Amino acid sequence: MTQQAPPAAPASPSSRPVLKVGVLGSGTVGTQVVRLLGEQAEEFAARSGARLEVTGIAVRDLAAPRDPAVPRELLTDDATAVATSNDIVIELIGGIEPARTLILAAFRAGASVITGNKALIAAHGPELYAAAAAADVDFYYEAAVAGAIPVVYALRESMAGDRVTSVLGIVNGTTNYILDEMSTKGLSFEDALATAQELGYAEADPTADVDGLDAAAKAAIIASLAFHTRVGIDDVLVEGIRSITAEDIREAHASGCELKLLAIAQRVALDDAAEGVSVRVHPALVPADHPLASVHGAFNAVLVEAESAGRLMFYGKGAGGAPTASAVLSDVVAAAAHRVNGGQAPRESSYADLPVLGPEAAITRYQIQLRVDDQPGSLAAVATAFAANAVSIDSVRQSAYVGGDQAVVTIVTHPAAVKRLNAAVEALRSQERVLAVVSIQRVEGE
Ligand SMILES: NC(=O)C1=CN([C@@H]2O[C@H](COP(=O)(O)OP(=O)(O)OC[C@H]3O[C@@H](n4cnc5c(N)ncnc54)[C@H](O)[C@@H]3O)[C@@H](O)[C@H]2O)C=CC1
Ligand SMILES: N[C@@H](CC=O)C(=O)O
Ligand code: NA
Repeated sequence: MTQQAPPAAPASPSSRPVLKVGVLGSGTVGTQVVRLLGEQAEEFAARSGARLEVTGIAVRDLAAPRDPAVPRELLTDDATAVATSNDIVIELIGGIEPARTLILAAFRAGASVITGNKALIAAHGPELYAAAAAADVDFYYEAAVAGAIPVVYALRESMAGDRVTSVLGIVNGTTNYILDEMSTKGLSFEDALATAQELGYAEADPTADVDGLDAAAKAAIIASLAFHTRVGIDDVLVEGIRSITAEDIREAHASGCELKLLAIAQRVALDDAAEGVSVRVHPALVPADHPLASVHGAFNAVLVEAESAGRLMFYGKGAGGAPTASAVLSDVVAAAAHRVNGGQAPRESSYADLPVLGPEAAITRYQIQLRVDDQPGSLAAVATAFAANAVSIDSVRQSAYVGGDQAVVTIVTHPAAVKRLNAAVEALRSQERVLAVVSIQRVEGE
C-alpha cells in the first residue's frame, strides 16, 4: 500500500486569492447580486476559494436613485471598461445589444461570464459558447431558465447520464401570476399584470412575458440542453396569453382543469424511425390533479421525463430579484472555484443535431366545445366528423344550453396531429347539427 500525502490545508481567509468581479446592470437582479456579494462575502470566499471583489458596476444612469446596498463609488457608465477589466463578469442588462458585444469583449479579455439573459442565449447561444471556448473561460446562465430553480444545471449535468424524452414546464412567472390571479381572484388581465410588474416579475417590457416570448426563449434553451441539439427562439411555436378571457378560465374550471401557459419540448419519433424535436409555448388546459395545475402565483415548475430516471419535478421561484440572484451567484461560485482549482464549465453539447420540427409535428390532446341542436343524431354527427379524420375521442360531456333546443357539447380527444384536428373541426363546421364551434383548447399533462 502506498503512502498518500496528507491533503493540503485550506487557504486561510487572508491568503485566498482575489478575483475581480464586474457587474453589468443594477436593476432588479443586479442590485440583489451586488447586495449578496457584499453581505455573504465570507461564505462565497470559503466556498469558491477566492475572495470576490466587485470592482465596478456599470449602470446607464449614474444619478438614478439606488438601493443603499449598491456602493455608489463603484458605479460607472463605462460598461466596456467593466466588461474588459475583470476575472468574472456578470451581465444583467438584458436584451441583445449591447449585452452581446459586452459579453464577447469580456470573453476576449479572459473573463468568465455569468448571465441571466435568455433572450440573448436563445438568439446567439452558439456564438457565445464558441467565444467562451476560444478564450478558455466559463460561460454560465442558470438564471436564464426558471430563475432560482436549478434547471440548467439539472439538464446540462444531472441528466448527462440519461435520455430526456420530454420537458413540460411553467417557466414564466408573470404569466402564471396573471392566470392564477384571474383564476383564483377573478382579477382582470390588466390589474394582474400591473401587480406582476410592481413585484418585479415582469420584464421591463412585459410584451415578452405576455406574448410568450420570454417562455419561448427559455423553451429553446431547455430543448437545446435536453436534446443536445441547437434550438433557437425562431424554432419555437409561440402563443401568449393576451387573448385569454374570464370565460376561458370559467370553461377550464367546468372541465376540471386550470389554464396554464406551458413550455413544451418533446422528442418525437418520425415515420422512418428517426427522431426530431418539437418545441412550443402556448396556453393549455391542465387537469386539476396534475402537478402543474397547483403551481400558483409567480412560481415556476418544470417536469422532466427521461428514459431511466422517469419523471423529475423541479419547483420554485422563477422570477424576482433575490431568487434570480441566487442562481447567478451559484454560477459565480462555480466559475470562481474553477479559477482557483482548475476545471471548466461544460461546453456546448449539440452533437445529436436532431431536426427541429415545425408546428405541424405537435401531437396533443384537444378540448373542443360545440353548440349543437339538442336532437337525436347530433352526437352521432359530431362523432362522425372526428372518426372521418382519424381523431379519437377520449370523453364527451353534454350540458343544457340556456335559451332553446340547443346543447353545449365538450369533447376531449386523444392525442392528435394538428392537421387531423383542423380537418375534424372543418368537418364539424359543415355539419348542419353543429351550430357553432365555441372554443378549441389544447390539453396537456397526463
Ligand atoms: N427580473 C427577473 O425576475 C429575472 C430576470 N432575468 C434576466 O436578468 C436580466 C436582468 O433583468 P432585470 O434585473 O429584471 O432587468 P432590469 O430592467 O430591472 O435591469 C436592467 C438594468 O440594466 C440597465 N442597463 C441597460 N442598459 C445598460 C447599459 N448599456 N449599461 C449599463 N446598464 C444598463 C438598466 O438601466 C437597468 O437598470 C435580464 O436578462 C432578465 O431577462 C432572469 C430571470 C428572472
Ligand atoms: N419575466 C420573467 C422573469 C425572468 O425570467 C418571468 O416572469 O418569469
Ligand atoms: Na434556473
